[in-house]
Amino acid sequence: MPDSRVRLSLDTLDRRGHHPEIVGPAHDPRGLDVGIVHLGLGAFHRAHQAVFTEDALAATGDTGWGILGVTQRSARVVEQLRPQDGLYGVLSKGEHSTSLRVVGSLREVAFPGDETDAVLARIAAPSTRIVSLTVTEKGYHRTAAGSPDLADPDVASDVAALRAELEGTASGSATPSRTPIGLLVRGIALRRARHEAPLTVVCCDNMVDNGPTVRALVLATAAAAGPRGESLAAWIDGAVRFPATMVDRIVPATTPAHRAEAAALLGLDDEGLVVGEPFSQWVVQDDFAGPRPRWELAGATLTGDVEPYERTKLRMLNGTHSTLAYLGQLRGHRTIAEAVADPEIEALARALVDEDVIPTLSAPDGLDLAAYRESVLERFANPNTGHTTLQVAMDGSQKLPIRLLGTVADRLAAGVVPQAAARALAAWAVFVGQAADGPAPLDDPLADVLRAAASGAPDGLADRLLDLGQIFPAEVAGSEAFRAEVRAGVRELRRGLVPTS
Ligand SMILES: NC(=O)c1ccc[n+]([C@@H]2O[C@H](COP(=O)([O-])OP(=O)(O)OC[C@H]3O[C@@H](n4cnc5c(N)ncnc54)[C@H](O)[C@@H]3O)[C@@H](O)[C@H]2O)c1
Ligand SMILES: O=P(O)(O)OC[C@@H](O)[C@@H](O)[C@H](O)[C@H](O)CO
Repeated sequence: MPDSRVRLSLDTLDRRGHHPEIVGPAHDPRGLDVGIVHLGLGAFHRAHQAVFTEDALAATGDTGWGILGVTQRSARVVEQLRPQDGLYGVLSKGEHSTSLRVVGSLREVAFPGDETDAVLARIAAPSTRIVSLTVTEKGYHRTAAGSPDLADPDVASDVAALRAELEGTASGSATPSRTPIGLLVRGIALRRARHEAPLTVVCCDNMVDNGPTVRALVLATAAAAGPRGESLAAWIDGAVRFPATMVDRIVPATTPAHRAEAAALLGLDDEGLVVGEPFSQWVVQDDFAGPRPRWELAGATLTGDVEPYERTKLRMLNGTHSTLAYLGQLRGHRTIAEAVADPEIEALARALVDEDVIPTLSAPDGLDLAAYRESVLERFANPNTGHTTLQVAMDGSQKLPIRLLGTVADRLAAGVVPQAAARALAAWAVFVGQAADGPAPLDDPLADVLRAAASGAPDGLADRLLDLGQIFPAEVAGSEAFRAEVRAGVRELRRGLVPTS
C-alpha cells in the first residue's frame, strides 16, 4: 500500500494506486509545451477546460497545447500545484459512481504578485496561441454600465503600468499586475511589440456574451492608457479574436473529506485535487485567430452561434441554481441537493423554469427544453458533489443580473409580471437582510452597499435593494407591478413560507 503522505508529482506518479476507477494522465506530461495561458486557476478550469484539452491532445498526439495556469488573488494554488509539477486529480462524483483521473495538461503555474514578468512573456510568446479565463464575475472589475472600473485602484494600477510600458518609461521588473484584464492587455501589448502574432482570448466565465464582453473590456482598458493605448486597441481589434463560450460542469469547492477520499484511492496526497459531477459540456464559437486544440475530439461543440446555448444554460441552470441557494439557505439546507429535495422549493424552481424562463428562450439545435429542465434538476439532486447553498449564494450582486434579471426584463417587456422570478429575488433579499444582520459575513463585492440597504425598516427592504442601480436595470426596477410581487414574496418568506406563484 503506497504511503499517503507522499505528494503526487511527476516523480511519484508511478507509485499511484492502480484501481480500475483511477485513470490518467492521458499522455506524458513531460513532452508538452505551453500553448495556452489560463487566467484564474480555480477549481473549474482544472475540472473542465484542462480536461477537454488533455483529451484533445490524447486524440491527436499534438504536444503544443500545455497550459500555464495563473492565479491572481493569492499564491495558494501555486503553492499547492508547483510541488506537484502541475499534476492534480479530478474526483468525479456521480450519484452512484466515483472515479479519479490524474490530469497532466497543466504544465506551469504562476502568481503575478511576484511573477508578472514571466506571465507577460508567456502571453507574448509566439508559441502561445490562446489565453483563456475563469476569474469569476467580479474578477472583471466592471462598472454597472459594463466598462472597466477605472476608479478601482487595482484597475488604475494596471492601466498606469500599461501606459508606462507603452511609452517606454517603465523601468526594472514589471509592476505586479492586479487584475486579469490588465494582465491580459499588458501581455498583448508586449506581444504586439515583439512580433504581432495574432491571439485568441477564450472567456469561460458564466457571463452573458462572455467573449464580446471581454473584448469590449480589453479594448476600453487599452484605450484608457493614452494615445499609444488607443493605437494598441486598434491593433487588438484586428488581430485578437474573442469567441463566446458556454461552459457547464458543477464543480464545488474541494473539502478535506474529498482530499481524504482521493488520497485513499490514489495512495498519494493531492493538494490540487478538484471535484466535479460526471457531466461536462463546452460549446465554443469557432472563431479563432490561429490554431487551436481539437477540442471537438474531446466532446466539445464548436459552432457558429453560442448564444442560444449560453442563454438557455445561464437562465435555466444558473438562474435555478441561485434560486435554490437562497431558498435553501433560508430553510436551513446546507447543500443544493437538500434544497432541491424540499418539495416546496422544487415547486418554485419548476415554476421559475416553466412559467418565466422557457418563454424567453429559443431552444438551441432543437434541444427539448422540458427534458433539459429535468436533466438539470437531476444533476442538482446528486447528493455526492456536496455543493453548498452558501457557495452558490455568494456574489449575488454579480450573478443575479446574469442569471435572473434578463428573464425578468424579457417577461416585463412581453407584458407579463414574472411571479416565480420575483419570489426568487425576494429570497435573495431576505437572505441579504439576514446575512447583513447576522454573524456570517456577506460574501459579495457589494457587501457594504447591500448591508447599508438592508438596514432600516423591514418593510422597505425589497424596495431599498431594488433601488440599487448597480444591480437592477431601470426596466426591472421601474416596474411597480414587479416590485409589488417582490415585496409580497419578502412578506411571505418572513412568515416562514416558501412562496409559490
Ligand atoms: N465551479 C463551477 O461549477 C463552474 C461552472 C461553470 C462555470 N464556472 C465559472 O468559473 C468561475 C470560477 O469558478 P471556480 O469554481 O474555479 O471558482 P474558484 O473559487 O475555485 O476560483 C476562482 C478563480 O478566480 C480568480 N479570481 C476570483 N476573484 C478574482 C479577482 N477579483 N481578481 C482576479 N482573479 C480572481 C481566483 O484567483 C481563482 O483563480 C465561476 O465564477 C464561473 O464563472 C464555474
Ligand atoms: O461558480 P459560481 O460561483 O459563479 O456559480 C455557482 C454555480 O451556480 C455554478 O458554478 C454552476 O455550478 C455552474 O455554472 C454549472 O455549470
